[in-house]
Amino acid sequence: MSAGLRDPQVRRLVPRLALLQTLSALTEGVGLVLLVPLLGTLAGRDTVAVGPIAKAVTSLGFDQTLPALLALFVVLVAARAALVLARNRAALSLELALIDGLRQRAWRALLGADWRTLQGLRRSDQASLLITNLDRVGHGVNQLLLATTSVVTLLALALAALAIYPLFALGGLLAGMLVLLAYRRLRQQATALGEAFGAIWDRVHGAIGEALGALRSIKTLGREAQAEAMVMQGFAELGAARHAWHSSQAMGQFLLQTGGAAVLALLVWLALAGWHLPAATVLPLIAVFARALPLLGTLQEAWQQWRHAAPALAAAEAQIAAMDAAAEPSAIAAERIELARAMHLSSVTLHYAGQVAPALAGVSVAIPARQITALVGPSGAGKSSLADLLAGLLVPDAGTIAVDKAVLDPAKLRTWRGQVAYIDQEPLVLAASVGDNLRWAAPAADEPRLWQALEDAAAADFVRALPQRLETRLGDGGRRLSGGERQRLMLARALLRDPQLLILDEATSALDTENEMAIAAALAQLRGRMTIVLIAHRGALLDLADHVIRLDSGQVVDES
Ligand SMILES: Nc1ncnc2c1ncn2[C@@H]1O[C@H](COP(=O)(O)OP(=O)(O)OP(=O)(O)O)[C@@H](O)[C@H]1O
Repeated sequence: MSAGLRDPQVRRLVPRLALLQTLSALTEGVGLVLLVPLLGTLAGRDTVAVGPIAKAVTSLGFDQTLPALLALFVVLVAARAALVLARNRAALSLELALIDGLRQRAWRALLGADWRTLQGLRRSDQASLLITNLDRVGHGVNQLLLATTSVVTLLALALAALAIYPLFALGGLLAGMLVLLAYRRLRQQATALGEAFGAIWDRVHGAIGEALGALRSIKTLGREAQAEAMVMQGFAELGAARHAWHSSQAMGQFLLQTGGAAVLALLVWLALAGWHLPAATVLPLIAVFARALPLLGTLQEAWQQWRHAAPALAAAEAQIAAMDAAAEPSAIAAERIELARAMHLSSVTLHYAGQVAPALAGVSVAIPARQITALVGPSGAGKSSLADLLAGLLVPDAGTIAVDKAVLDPAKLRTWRGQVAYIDQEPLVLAASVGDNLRWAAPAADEPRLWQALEDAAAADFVRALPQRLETRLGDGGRRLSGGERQRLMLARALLRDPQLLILDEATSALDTENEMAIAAALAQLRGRMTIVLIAHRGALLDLADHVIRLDSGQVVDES
């Protein structure tokens, strides 16, 4: 959050908010002090006990007549209302600027992290961070800003009470401080509840993400009731945590109201029976106290709320720091890396954290340029890991990968990735038009280029048959298209990048023979234009390969 304070917008908003808070608090204090001569005038008696206030009012050019005092009172209330409105707007802008800054930092850190780290992440944890956690922080920040307002207003009220009758004011201040101290346990409880709340939200996001990702399996396995129970269990825990939290807040308010009433009764009794103050002095003091009490309640509640939200901020900062620590080095001058002869892997070892055996162990192999190479082998053999290394997504733990003679060190990865296109089983299809989906890879591409890519990917025919051709919107996840059409569209998008290396990781494994044949025919046309690496188990795609590398248990067991 401290990083957010360096944001220019935040820096502009903080002093403005501080000024508005101070002014609105002062108008409140002055308004209450004004009650003294007002009540004195109403009672039709001289306000001897509050001579200085009466003098101050008169010196401002106001008669102590009832209409003049009432008019002044209304003007002050109106001024205060206008200031409060401006202050609320400034507070909201500041909250949004801080939270947007944090959200942007979190998102950037996530996108900038290396692939190995991103692979190990639970998507739901990130969704939880970017949505729920940061919303909770926003709520906490809002409460904190409100609390600073309450502090300033309480100070103004304290000054007003001191001006009216110091002893009464000191008694009230002492009681207020004791109340805030007495609430320490509730605030500690708020932190613990906030931590529990975060953990439950993570579980709820996890359960929902899992269920949404597996709707087909849930339906076909007939596990609707279990899926419902899984998600509802999370919401039940959330409900219980909310209940505990609101009870704790309500208890705080109950204690404050009760304690406040007792202190007020004591002070009024002292004022009337002990210090023999006139009603015209005691009534404004009661008004000050009555105004201060809910503010003290707001302050206590805001403090509690902030303690409840603080674990969400700590979790967000920890996640951002972890992502920052895993940041990829920024690309060196983006010089094109030429793949004219071959990619060479020399004694490459890749070991995922938490796994006993390495995914790849001492792999040395060459991928000839402008040919089609197939990676085959049983499940878990290391094919996708090898493809990720070729794509510049991963760096090996040992050994080297070279494009012709250029060794791919971490600083070259981004540049190399810019020359690679990768299609897997579940590529990203945007809920946008066909044209927008294609332009995502090449924003500057004109229409003839889009159609050429569609032709090369055997996708032009079905796009022509769509009601609005390139302008046809695809709906969420490309639902409007069949699996085969989607993959051909993805191939067209990949080709728009004019890649030196095209990787297809089981891109056709979910397709029927006809669709697979269409993609195979398109790839056959691309032979010689770019280097193609396929992971395929069978069928038309495998038949295309000029060169087959067989992997097993992380090692190359055959090449042909
Ligand atoms: N992100 C990861 N974290 C930990 N282990 C991983 C990760 N990705 C892969 N592995 C492990 O590395 C090994 C090789 O996996 P890889 O996905 O490369 O194999 P594959 O040949 O592509 O398998 P499949 O054909 O089933 O996709 C496996 O034992 C797998 O469990």
